[in-house]
Amino acid sequence: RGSKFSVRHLKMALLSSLRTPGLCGALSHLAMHIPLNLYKCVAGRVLCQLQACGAADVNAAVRSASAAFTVWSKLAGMERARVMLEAARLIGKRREEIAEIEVVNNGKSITEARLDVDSARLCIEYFAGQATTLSGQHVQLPGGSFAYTRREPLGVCVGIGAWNYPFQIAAWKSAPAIACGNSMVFKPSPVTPVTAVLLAEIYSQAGAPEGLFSVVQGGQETGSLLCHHPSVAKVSFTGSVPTGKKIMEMASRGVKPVTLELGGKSPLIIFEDTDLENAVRGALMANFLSQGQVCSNGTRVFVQSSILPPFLKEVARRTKAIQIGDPLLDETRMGALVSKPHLEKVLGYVTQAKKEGARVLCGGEPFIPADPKLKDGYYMTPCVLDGCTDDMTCVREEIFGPVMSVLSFDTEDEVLRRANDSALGLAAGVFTKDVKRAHRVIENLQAGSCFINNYNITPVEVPFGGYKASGIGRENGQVTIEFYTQLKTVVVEMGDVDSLF
Ligand SMILES: NC(=O)C1=CN([C@@H]2O[C@H](COP(=O)(O)OP(=O)(O)OC[C@H]3O[C@@H](n4cnc5c(N)ncnc54)[C@H](O)[C@@H]3O)[C@@H](O)[C@H]2O)C=CC1
Ligand SMILES: C[N+](C)(C)CCCC(=O)O
Repeated sequence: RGSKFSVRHLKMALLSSLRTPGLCGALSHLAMHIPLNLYKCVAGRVLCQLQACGAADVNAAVRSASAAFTVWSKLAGMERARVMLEAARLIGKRREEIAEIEVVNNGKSITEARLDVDSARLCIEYFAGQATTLSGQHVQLPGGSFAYTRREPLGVCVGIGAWNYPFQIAAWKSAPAIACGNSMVFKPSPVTPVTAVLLAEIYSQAGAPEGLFSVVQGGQETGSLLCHHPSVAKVSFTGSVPTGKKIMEMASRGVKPVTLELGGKSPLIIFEDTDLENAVRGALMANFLSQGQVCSNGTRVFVQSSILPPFLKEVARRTKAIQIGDPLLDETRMGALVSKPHLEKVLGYVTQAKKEGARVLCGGEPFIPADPKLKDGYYMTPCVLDGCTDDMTCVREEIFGPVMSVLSFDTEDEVLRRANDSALGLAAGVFTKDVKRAHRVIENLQAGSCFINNYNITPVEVPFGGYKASGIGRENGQVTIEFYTQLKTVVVEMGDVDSLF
């Protein structure tokens, strides 16, 4: 009673995973005997076990993707766009179903899951448009000769996803890949194996050739088989920095390009001239989406000392009001963290912060929802840490949970130096009413994805990605075409060969 979470949702997720046969092309025979695993972060139980794909499965998937590539890469952009727009339409039609399964998959609130599904749809629509505009260049040379360039796809691309945005990541990787004429084998995180399979089903129903987008399940062994596979042309990865380094190393052996979307410890700078209400809202958006499990989160919140007391008061008031619990209820704003070990890791960071002298303004405790069905889920109260200093562990390391560290500063020069004092550089934000200061500060911040007077807004029309150790390449926006294509230059002689020999 009072809860929408039920066995029906668990069954639904399972059913969808068992629908796998027939939608992964060459993998359908494997899927018959792969019972998918669902760790239940929502309710704290395991539904069934996942069997990882081994070398034979990975080879079958890559073979199938190669076959799809030979057909797909020869289509006109308009023809590829038609399939992609149909896939986008199907996603829109199944929005609620996909969102509910994502909730069971990941633990985030239904409200956020719906937005993730929308972002996936928009991304596929956007790159369908890009597919129709791909073109080369024509260059006139002396004597009537000329040259032209062809923008060609790479081949079979591999996508390896993290667990924080399972469906959205699968779309952000596959949409530009297939728009450019590539095929993709995608491996979701073993913690969230389900919704990528729904995307495969949707592409297939939209008319994509068999094997164009297939899903293999498994963890690091399966991932490394994909990275080393000689028929794979590119690897696009989202996840942690240490794993990103390994991916790059593996890809380097085959001289394969990589796109890496890695971690962050991003700064959010709030100046005294800001609209305080907006700054507080921005700070919450920067820290508590997806239970704080977001790579771009602005977890180092620098507040100008003159407005620190009212900022802290308001941020604590709003944080305490965040509704935690059954993620399938519309009013819930914070669901479960992704797994028990991860919850323990995040709570461990709070304990460590207290030891190092930070003050817990609110939260940072395990949370047990009122609904008895959810009592073993992995919930915690969102936490604000005050009195943080630059050398504390909570300020140096990516916590990847609902923990905001507040630091105070006095001058612009000082805060810029401190904000940039990180090996990471994914995102950054500034809140101020001073237009000149806003642009000056952003120009001097070492980060790839920046925000002025908002945070964590990622329209698919603009590139997203990091500086420094936060990654290589970009996702979304026009520039991503360059990361999924290669240029062929063709020189055409219209006269005689002027041979030196
Ligand atoms: N910045 C971000 O976007 C993310 C950061 N993280 C951080 O990383 C921590 C660890 O989480 P994980 O899920 O283990 O992240 P991870 O980075 O190890 O895993 C991401 C993906 O890479 C795959 N993978 C792992 N090792 C691989 C290998 N050697 N070769 C090929 N593929 C491999 C995984 O199966 C998963 O699909 C989290 O606690 C969190 O702090 C996790 C996910 C996303
Ligand atoms: C959509 N947004 C900004 C909340 C997150 C996107 C990046 C990620 O996959 O963590």
